[in-house]
Amino acid sequence: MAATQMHLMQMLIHSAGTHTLMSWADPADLQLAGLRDFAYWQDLARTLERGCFDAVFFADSPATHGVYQDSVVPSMTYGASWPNHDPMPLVAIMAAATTKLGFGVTLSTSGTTPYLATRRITTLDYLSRGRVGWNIVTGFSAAEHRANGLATQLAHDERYDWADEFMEICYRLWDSVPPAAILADAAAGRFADPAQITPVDYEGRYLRCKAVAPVLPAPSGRPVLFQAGSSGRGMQFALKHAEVVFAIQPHVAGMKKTMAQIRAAAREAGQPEDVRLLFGLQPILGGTEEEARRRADELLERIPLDAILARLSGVLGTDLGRLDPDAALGEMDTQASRGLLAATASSEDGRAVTLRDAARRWALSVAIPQLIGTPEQVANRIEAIWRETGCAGFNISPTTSPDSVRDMVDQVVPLLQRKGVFRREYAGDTLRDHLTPR
Ligand SMILES: Cc1cc2nc3c(=O)[nH]c(=O)nc-3n(C[C@H](O)[C@H](O)[C@H](O)COP(=O)(O)O)c2cc1C
Repeated sequence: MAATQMHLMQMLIHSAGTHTLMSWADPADLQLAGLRDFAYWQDLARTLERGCFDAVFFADSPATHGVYQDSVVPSMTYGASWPNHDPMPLVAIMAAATTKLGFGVTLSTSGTTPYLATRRITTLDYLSRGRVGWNIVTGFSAAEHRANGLATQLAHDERYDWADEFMEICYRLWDSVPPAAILADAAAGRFADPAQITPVDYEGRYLRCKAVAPVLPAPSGRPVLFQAGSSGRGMQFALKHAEVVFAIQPHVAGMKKTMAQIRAAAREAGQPEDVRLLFGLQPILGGTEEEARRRADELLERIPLDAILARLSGVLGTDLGRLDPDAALGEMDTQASRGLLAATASSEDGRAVTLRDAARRWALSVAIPQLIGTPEQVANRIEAIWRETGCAGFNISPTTSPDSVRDMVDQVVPLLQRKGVFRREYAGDTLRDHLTPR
């Protein structure tokens, strides 16, 4: 049965900019100054809660891309995927200013251990009373491995085998302390009942863990799990672990194809076909369509090709400066992000996508499609895409911040609410209540 309302999440990055390269250089943007200001992030959180967003989603690349020109210099020169501040503390800061807004935070299974991951994420989930989710990524970036002193980066599919073991340990840790084991019995002087606690003793092909859970069970038992791998192996992993799947497709035909693929994969795995999937969208608003287009052009003109190639080369794991700008991307393979390569190289009409086309797609929005127009045009388009694709909703990518976030909340959300396709108030308190209502 088709859902009656869509879900909306807001993509943010704990960096100088948003997904829009050089956003920090725009006079409207306040995020660079906000990097040392709790109030900036707390205001953003309150704005999104006012707009009844399901959650903020913090994307994260923990290390600086150095694939383009075999150097981190272009990334650092333009602030492209650098600096890489930790999103975890922001979740605590933003949760403290809100009571309903959820948070999805990215943490790579390559840069930490399952024990430390569950400790950090569940602590936030506990503190926020069940408002935290985890976007599980496997670490496509060689820079992340080098930064953590890891000798080798596993090949693409093997990273998912590693992550399967990682998740198995996390599940055991989450399940090891049932709520009833916490007695907090002051009269008897007993905090917990060890008889109800199951210590974890796991020894796998890649990972080991011998421990009891380091944290008390959060209200929702375990955090909401998100995943965004869209290669064949990535989708398999997503279906096994994720409650909500993220995807990026640069056009509606690609979104429909992704929905068909993930439903077929779910069928094959003997799971229900109604997978909750959110696609990225980037609204660019104006009082008139012309004004919105001028704004998009203004943002794009500021972005040097070197900044785009620094980020895109990192994500595709290949120095794109060595390619002919008019070469078709379709022939490439990668050990980095296969899903994002396939999305970037796909066109609506079957025409070959060149590196030059891809650079344009990536400059403002990491290949997320733009909706450029008046609030009415954008709201109509969001509804149409939602209905046409059958997706669960959207991950909204800002351009400059906080103005584009505020404009979405104040100008587009009310129109979606009037159409009856987006909530006017939260029905529950936890992230799971918002995203997967029973
Ligand atoms: C919407 C979206 C957001 C993503 N965010 C991150 C991120 O924050 N950090 C990261 O390392 N990878 C991120 N990725 C990459 C994927 O999670 C995945 O690791 C990558 O696409 C490789 O998997 P695949 O080849 O199976 O697609 C994101 C992908 C998508 C579609």
